[in-house]
Amino acid sequence: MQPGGAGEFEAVGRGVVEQGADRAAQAFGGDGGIAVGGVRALGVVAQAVLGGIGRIGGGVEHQPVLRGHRTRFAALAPFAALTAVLGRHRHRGDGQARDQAGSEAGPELEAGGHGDPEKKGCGYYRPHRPKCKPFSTVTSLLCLADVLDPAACAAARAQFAGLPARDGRATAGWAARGAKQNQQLDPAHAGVRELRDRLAAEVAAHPMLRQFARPARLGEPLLSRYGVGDAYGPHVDDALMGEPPLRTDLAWTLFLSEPDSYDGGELVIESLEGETPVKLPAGALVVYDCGALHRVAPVTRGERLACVGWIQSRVRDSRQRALLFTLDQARRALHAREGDSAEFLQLSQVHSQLLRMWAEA
Ligand SMILES: O=C(O)CCC(=O)C(=O)O
Ligand SMILES: [Fe+2]
Repeated sequence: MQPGGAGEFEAVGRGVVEQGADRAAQAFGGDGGIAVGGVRALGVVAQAVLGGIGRIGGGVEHQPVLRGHRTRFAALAPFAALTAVLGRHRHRGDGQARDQAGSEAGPELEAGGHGDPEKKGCGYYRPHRPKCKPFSTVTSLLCLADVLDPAACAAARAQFAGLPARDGRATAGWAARGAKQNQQLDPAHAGVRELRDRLAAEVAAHPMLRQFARPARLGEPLLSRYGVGDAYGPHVDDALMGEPPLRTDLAWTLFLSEPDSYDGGELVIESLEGETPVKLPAGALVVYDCGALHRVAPVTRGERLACVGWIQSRVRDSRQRALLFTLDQARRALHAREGDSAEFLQLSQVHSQLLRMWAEA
């Protein structure tokens, strides 16, 4: 992300936004609004337009490749207005409150999610796609705000510092090797395996990740460190990893470093719509289609610690997965509003039949 770049998110859900986003805001250090890598991300009240309260912070922006320049999307006034009314957003880093969307670097966030409000991890957010219908949730990229809480992140970082690392090229496929420059913790060390498995268990248990990714198997994640000058150039991940081979349908990155502690280091994901640089608060995770070309931008200050992993999904096709997710979100929203209505039962029937058609057991 470059200073002044703008990203925007749209609201996609209701139901448990309050829960998910409140947790998210806690994870982000309070009131949600933060400055991330030079891009200011407002705390947002997704329920503003949907009838509830929620807010979430993060740093993702969207940059269409085809146009060859960064596109700044028009801000959504209702979000800004509500944010201002509630006086909730603030920006870590510069301490400057922004109460007006549409100002020079005022990206909007979306928050959403449905599920059991008693459970952790029901909120998510993703970049706004200007050409999509409002509130469409058909997406191949999802950000989860509250995978690790701040104390667990701090503990992971402290543990990280004392563990042995080695050249990251050792775990890259032959083609990606030339593009990769980072350090990875050595899984031969028991402490590394313990940390890795603990983080993997948190990711695997996250309810929204399960709804979105429908994991059949998770691979062993890598713990990576990018110091100044480190980067991972454009690459595709191996389609099959390990033995027995894991089919890498989805990839995820769990951010462990706070975004204001380093410059650069965005995970930049390409899709048909363009490039999406992702730099999230510590404890937040992005999960994306593994078929996407992606890279990690050079770190120019500080240190970026992350845990990255891969998922074999029960639903191999990302479009089918995205449709199932959208349908599932819609029926949960309907159920939250109306209970067991006839329409809820119809949607549930379609959802379960599609799952039967598309899922591998
Ligand atoms: O660190 C990241 O966010 C992603 C790294 C990556 O693309 C990889 O390890 O294959
Ligand atoms: Fe990768």
